[in-house]
Amino acid sequence: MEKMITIPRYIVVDEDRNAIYEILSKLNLKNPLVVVGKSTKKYAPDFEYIYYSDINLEDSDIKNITKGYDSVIGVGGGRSIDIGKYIAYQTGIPFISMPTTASNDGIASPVVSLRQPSILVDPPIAVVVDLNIIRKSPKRLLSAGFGDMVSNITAVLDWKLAHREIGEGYSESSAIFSKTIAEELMDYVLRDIHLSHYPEKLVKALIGSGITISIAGSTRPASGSEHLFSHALDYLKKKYELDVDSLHGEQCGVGTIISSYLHYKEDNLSYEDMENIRLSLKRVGAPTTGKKLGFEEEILIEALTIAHAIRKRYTILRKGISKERAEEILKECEVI
Ligand SMILES: NC(=O)C1=CN([C@@H]2O[C@H](COP(=O)(O)OP(=O)(O)OC[C@H]3O[C@@H](n4cnc5c(N)ncnc54)[C@H](OP(=O)(O)O)[C@@H]3O)[C@@H](O)[C@H]2O)C=CC1
Ligand SMILES: O=C(CO)COP(=O)(O)O
Ligand SMILES: [Zn+2]
Repeated sequence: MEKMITIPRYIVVDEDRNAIYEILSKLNLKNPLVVVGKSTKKYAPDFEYIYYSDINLEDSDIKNITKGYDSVIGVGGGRSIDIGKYIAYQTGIPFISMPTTASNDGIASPVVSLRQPSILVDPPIAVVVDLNIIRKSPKRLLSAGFGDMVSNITAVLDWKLAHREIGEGYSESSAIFSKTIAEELMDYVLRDIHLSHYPEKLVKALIGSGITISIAGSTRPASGSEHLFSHALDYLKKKYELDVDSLHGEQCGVGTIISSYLHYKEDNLSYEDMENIRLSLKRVGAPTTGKKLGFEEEILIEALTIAHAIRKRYTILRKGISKERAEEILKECEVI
């Protein structure tokens, strides 16, 4: 079927540590394998588990890992969920997402983003969020999650631009959904000085972002030029073996400052909206400069010059930016 949209069947965002057991019984799943990291093992439900660091993704018989299990539960940040989602997909069994923080929109998405380009798989059959765990998770992770959420604003602008300039397919419903949840969260961050409901609003927005990807059948509503910049940084981290531990959402946040400046210069975004993006990132404590992200200027300049070529995706970067122009842009939007 061409346009079948698959989204999670159950989504629980609550303060109930036992929700996972109820969901498993509703789905008649009895023997899950839990994929977890070393810091998040303490949050795992009481089933057999494997550390994602012990999984060799290149392993041709990855199916052996899940032999005898009827499902996979990913417990943790983006990597646990990505790897759990991936091995469940490889073996054709259901995946349940149990995020322990809200650091990116892989929580409910049909995407595995372990390398570029990311691949579309099945979304989790269920998403089970214990808000008590999210609220206690490291602030830095919750700031990164905002970066991956606000990135939807420039992602949708890039998608519209691609539709206008090269006739790329465009889903109005998922674009409006994506833009609206990102702007709603940004407005909340700018409005509520105490950010008392931030973790809950963030995790719900990130779940929504994953659903917009399912509706579009692509990461277009959540990934544009700002993600290309983040993926370029990931590429350069590997190429130069840089010792920088920046998170995906943090990189996307700085990427969004750059992309929103480029869209402002082409009248696709107001000056006020561009400044609200920077201000809201600052309010949640996310990095807003390359230095705070941990990169030297020349790496940031190189990332912006190669970003357009990271994958086949038309954005406001178009066919690429020269080194000189990249340096000018990064200075003009105060990233360097
Ligand atoms: N599928 C998709 O759509 C997307 C997927 N991704 C994936 O996400 C990854 C990045 O995810 P991200 O979360 O930023 O980074 P990580 O998954 O590397 O998580 C960062 C660290 O936070 C720890 N952590 C998570 N929750 C808690 C908690 N409650 N308390 C204490 N520590 C905690 C993790 O622990 P531990 O060591 O136990 O894991 C890990 O050490 C990317 O590498 C990519 O694989 C990114 C974007 C989109
Ligand atoms: O990070 C993502 C969405 O937030 C996945 O997007 P990509 O398609 O750019 O990997
Ligand atoms: Zn992302």
